[in-house]
Formats: sequence, C-alpha cells, structure tokens
Amino acid sequence: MFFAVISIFPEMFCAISDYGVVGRALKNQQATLQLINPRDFTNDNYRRIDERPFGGGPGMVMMAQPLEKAILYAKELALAAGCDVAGGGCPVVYLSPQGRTLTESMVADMPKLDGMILLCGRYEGIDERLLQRYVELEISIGDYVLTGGELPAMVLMDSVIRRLPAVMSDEASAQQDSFVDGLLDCPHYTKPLDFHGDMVPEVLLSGHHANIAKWRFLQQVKRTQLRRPDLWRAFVPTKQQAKWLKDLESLD
Ligand SMILES: Nc1nonc1C(=O)N1CCN(Cc2ccccn2)CC1
Repeated sequence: MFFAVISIFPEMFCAISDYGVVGRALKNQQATLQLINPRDFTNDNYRRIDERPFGGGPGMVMMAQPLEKAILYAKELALAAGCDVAGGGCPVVYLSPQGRTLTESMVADMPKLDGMILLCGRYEGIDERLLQRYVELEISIGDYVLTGGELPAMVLMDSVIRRLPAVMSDEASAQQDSFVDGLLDCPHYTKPLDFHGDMVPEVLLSGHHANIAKWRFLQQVKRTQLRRPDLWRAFVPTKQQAKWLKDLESLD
C-alpha cells in the first residue's frame, strides 16, 4: 500500500518508519512511504509556505500554491507506484479536527485502497481553496486540538498498515484486538504466575482452549458493558457467542 505524506516536518515520521511492526512493514516494502515537504515546491528564496490570513486575525495560514504542487507531485508518485489515482484509489486525505472521526470500521476499509496522500496542516490551517479543490476525505483522530496533522497522519498509517495482510505476525491477534469484533479487549496475563500475590486466572492455565475462548469472550463482554455501553448496545453476537452469553445470564 502506497502512502505519501505532505508535511513541513518530514523528520517526524521516523517515529513510525524506524520502529516496530510498521517499521518492518515499510522496510519489507509491504507498504511504502513517500515524504514530501511543501517547502521544496516554493518559488521564493525564503521558501515561504505560509502567509497572514486575509481578514486579519491571529496566526498564519498555509498557502495553496506550494501545497498544490506537492499534491500533484504525490499523485505522480502514486501513479508510478501503480495506484488508480483517477479512479479514486489513492485519495487525498486531510487530517483536521473538522474531519470525520476515525473509527476501526473506517480503518478496516482502507486496505482496499491502493494508497493515500496525507495532507498535514500546521498553523491556523490551510487556504480553503486548496482544500476544496483537492481534498477527498477529511479525518479527525478525536475531539481535541493538536499543533499539527503529523501525529494524526501517523496514527492513521499505523492503524491501517498493521491490518495489511501478512503484516500482523498472527492474524488471530488482530482479530482479538479491541473493537475488531465490536467489543473491548479481554485482560492479558504472562509470567510470573504470582505478581505481589495476584495470581493468573486458573482457566488460562488449564490448557482447555474452548473454556479459555469462552472466558476471554465473557471478560470482553463485562469490560465493554462497564466501560463502553454504547459499543455493547451495538454488538451483534455470533451463534457461539450467543450461547456463551446465555451462560453469563445464568451466572447473574
Ligand atoms: N484532532 C485532530 N485530528 O486530526 N487533526 C487534528 C488536529 O488537531 N490538528 C491540529 C490543527 N491542524 C491544522 C489545522 C488548523 C485549523 C483547522 C484545520 N487544520 C490540523 C491537525
């Protein structure tokens, strides 16, 4: 999967390119990351990418022209990488608090794309005319304000790349993640057996895989009912899960 990031701070992206599952995926070329600095597309000696806002007010606004040239260059790279740019296979995505809040179900659909061009804003924002002309999808990572779009872009790429086929070391672990089956994750335990007198639940030491699966699911249910009643209300159990839930009701 092809990713191009347009940012005045490309160095920030070593945080995902140099570490962990995503770093390995990029190293193994299971995903590619092109970093594009709009300053390289300016015409003046000061490499200006921002200007004071028309109408006055605080701060600076990112200018349309350098970003337009950076986007057009990113589209060229996407085409060269085999992306169906004209067919919507590699949308321009703008990270901003005004966007649609990112959810796991949105992330689940993204590996179907050939790629994404991620536009990272700074300052007070980006000239609206650039956004209207080029942005196909606006995404927020949550209702809080950061200093720029770089961290949201890394959050988005991390959540998508980890779901690419063969990236997750164990497909099952991806399925057990929170939200993937619509529930929060179950508790996890490892060595030592005794941690300040807190022991590991017996069922996890039993080797009885069916009982372990049932216990983990019921733990997910309890945790979701307690912490995210909104997710619990929307949850639709499988046949097997519905049987286990009957046992939970009989326990209550
Ligand atoms: N929350 C978020 N989820 O995605 N992005 C954010 C986020 O807070 N930011 C900070 C402001 N940046 C620049 C900006 C300023 C004003 C209007 C639009 N853009 C974008 C990225």
